Amino acid sequence: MKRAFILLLDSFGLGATPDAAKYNDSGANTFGHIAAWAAKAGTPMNMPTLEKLGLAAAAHTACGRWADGFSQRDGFTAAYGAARERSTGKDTQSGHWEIAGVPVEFDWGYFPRTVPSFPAELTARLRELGNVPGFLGDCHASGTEIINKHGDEHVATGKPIIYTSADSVLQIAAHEESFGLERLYELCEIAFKLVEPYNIGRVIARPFVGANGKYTRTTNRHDYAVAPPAPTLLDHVKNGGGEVIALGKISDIFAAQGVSRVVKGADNMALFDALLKVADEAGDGALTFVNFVDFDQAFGHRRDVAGYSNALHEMDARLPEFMAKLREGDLVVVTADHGCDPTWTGSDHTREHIPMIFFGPGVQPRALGISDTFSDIGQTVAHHLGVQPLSNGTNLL
Ligand SMILES: O=P(O)(O)O[C@H]1O[C@H](CO)[C@@H](O)[C@H]1O
Ligand SMILES: [Mn+2]
Ligand SMILES: [Mn+2]
Repeated sequence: MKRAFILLLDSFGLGATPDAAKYNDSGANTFGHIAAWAAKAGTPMNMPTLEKLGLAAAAHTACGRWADGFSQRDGFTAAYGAARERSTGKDTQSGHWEIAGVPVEFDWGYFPRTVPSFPAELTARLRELGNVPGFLGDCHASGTEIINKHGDEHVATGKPIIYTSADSVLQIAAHEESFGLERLYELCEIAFKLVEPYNIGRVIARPFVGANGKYTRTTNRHDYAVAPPAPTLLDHVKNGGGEVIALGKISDIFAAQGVSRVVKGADNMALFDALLKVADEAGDGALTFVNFVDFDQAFGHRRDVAGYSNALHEMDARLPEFMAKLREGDLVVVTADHGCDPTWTGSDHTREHIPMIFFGPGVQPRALGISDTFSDIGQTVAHHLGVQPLSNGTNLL
């Protein structure tokens, strides 16, 4: 019996890649800077499970220095290493698709850092087709800040808040009650069609609630994403007869292509509970792919170092529950899709190495070094499950 699990810690980078300067990210280090912050605060990080697997050693491989508070130098229980991205984007879709064997060789479209950021003809058309009185925002912004800045005016006028980031994305925020959730989704569907000529990867609905200058986002986020340009690991597994179980936002990221079953969870720990259940149920040939989004959405973009550190500790503390459920023939990889250094300027992702930590009953612990594409992960999983090889990547085990 063969099964595979990809546990993706969204944005958990291990240090800047050689091409990071192009992204103004030289020196960024999500893990390293969180560990340094914790040590300086007098509460060094302590993640015994991930450390034992080889996380700190993988980070050392990636950035050439040991993260503060981590002392294990040998005796690891996983095959560990790091990987650099071939795709030009440091966004979630590029990272996930490349892991699944499809690096993004074309350039995504991006909206400029001007105000307004969106082309006038695009917003005019969206206003008309969406039947709204206009828009607020129309700039690069942090999603949690912009709803508090414009929330009152949005509720008063019914004008949705539109914004973007360094990702190829158009986001629309609107009040769940005063504007209406279904109406927001409909507006996003219209926008998704309209952004096609601009080569935009995603339109994201960002519903929120609250009143009088105090607004918070709800869990009803919905992504409208373009499909991967070629078959991915998910398609290979599904076509080979294995079940592809997508937890969290995985199905959205792949536009549901190659997905057999979708399991949602409100936050990292709810997703972890779902993962434990799936680990009991998944059958021979199954691929379980989970995205733990809080690292990125709730802490990385928010530049919340303490929150990111807590989330990592929570994950580390619960990993043994998952490991206890592994069977002969199971392969697990812990990885990420890009960085989002919470000590960095701005609120965007950072161009970094990602971890590749392979473990399971049949995995020989060893150092894997640095891969020059995330696709080595997908190819290794494809090889393990015995499905058709991917067009990119090398089997590492
Ligand atoms: O600031 P928020 O709305 O969380 O936006 C973040 O979430 C989007 C999708 O991951 C990215 O474009 C990023 O900027
Ligand atoms: Mn991501
Ligand atoms: Mn993000």
